[in-house]
Amino acid sequence: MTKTTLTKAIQKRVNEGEKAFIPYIMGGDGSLTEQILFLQEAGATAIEVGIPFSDPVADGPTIQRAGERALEKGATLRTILEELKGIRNEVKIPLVIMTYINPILSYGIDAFAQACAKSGVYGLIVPDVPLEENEMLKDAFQETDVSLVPLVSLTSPPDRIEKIVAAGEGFIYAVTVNGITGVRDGFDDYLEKHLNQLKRISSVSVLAGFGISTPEQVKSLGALVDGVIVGSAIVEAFHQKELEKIRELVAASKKKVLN
Ligand SMILES: O=P(O)(O)OC[C@@H](O)[C@@H](O)c1c[nH]c2ccccc12
Repeated sequence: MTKTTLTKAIQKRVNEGEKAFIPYIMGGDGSLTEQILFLQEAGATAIEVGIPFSDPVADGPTIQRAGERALEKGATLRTILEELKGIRNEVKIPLVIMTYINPILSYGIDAFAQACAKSGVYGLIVPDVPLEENEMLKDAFQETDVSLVPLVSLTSPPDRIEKIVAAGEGFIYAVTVNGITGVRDGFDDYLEKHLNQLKRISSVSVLAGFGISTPEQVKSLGALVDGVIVGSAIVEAFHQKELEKIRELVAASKKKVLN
């Protein structure tokens, strides 16, 4: 099956002269339904929904704390998928699940693929499954419209980057920093060249994520690629109930602000 929904949603936004904006939220840290509907209304292109996990190796402190709160409230992959299924008809933008591989394995890969297809999920990011071990996910998701979105790190050697990008679906998640998620002041000088290179070789859109937390960074990083992913700043703003901050971040990806 050609995986199109996620690709098209991003492409549509880019064709309108805007940048794609994908906020990350932690499923079960506050009301998932309310957060999704708020972000949709604010103008998000798609939403990355994180599944809380006990050993989140790539998560920085903000996302880790959000995960702990969600786990305390009893959120699991199962409860989150159920909730997404329940709001499926209200959600008009694609959802992307970001989870470590363990919760998928305990759910059962095939059952998970079916549940995603029924719950408005059009993309999947699994940070702890390297390209070489991706076959099992590929098989399970083959007949679905769920894109397997790859992460490309700053330090991957060029031949590896080429392989990851060639296998990429939906969009390429270009990680902008070395290390874990979280707010950063600045970016490496090398980043611009790295992003240009990814844009050159990728047939799907390239989005930059990690360390982006201000409207200025949304604009400056967005200008180099097709869009941005913002996690910690969104998670923290929902936690602090600073909804205006979230609106400003989304608005920074829009044309009116870019001009
Ligand atoms: O929080 P940041 O620095 O804005 O980065 C996005 C990130 O949180 C989100 O995409 C994410 C959360 N956990 C992850 C684990 C791996 C890759 C990506 C993620």
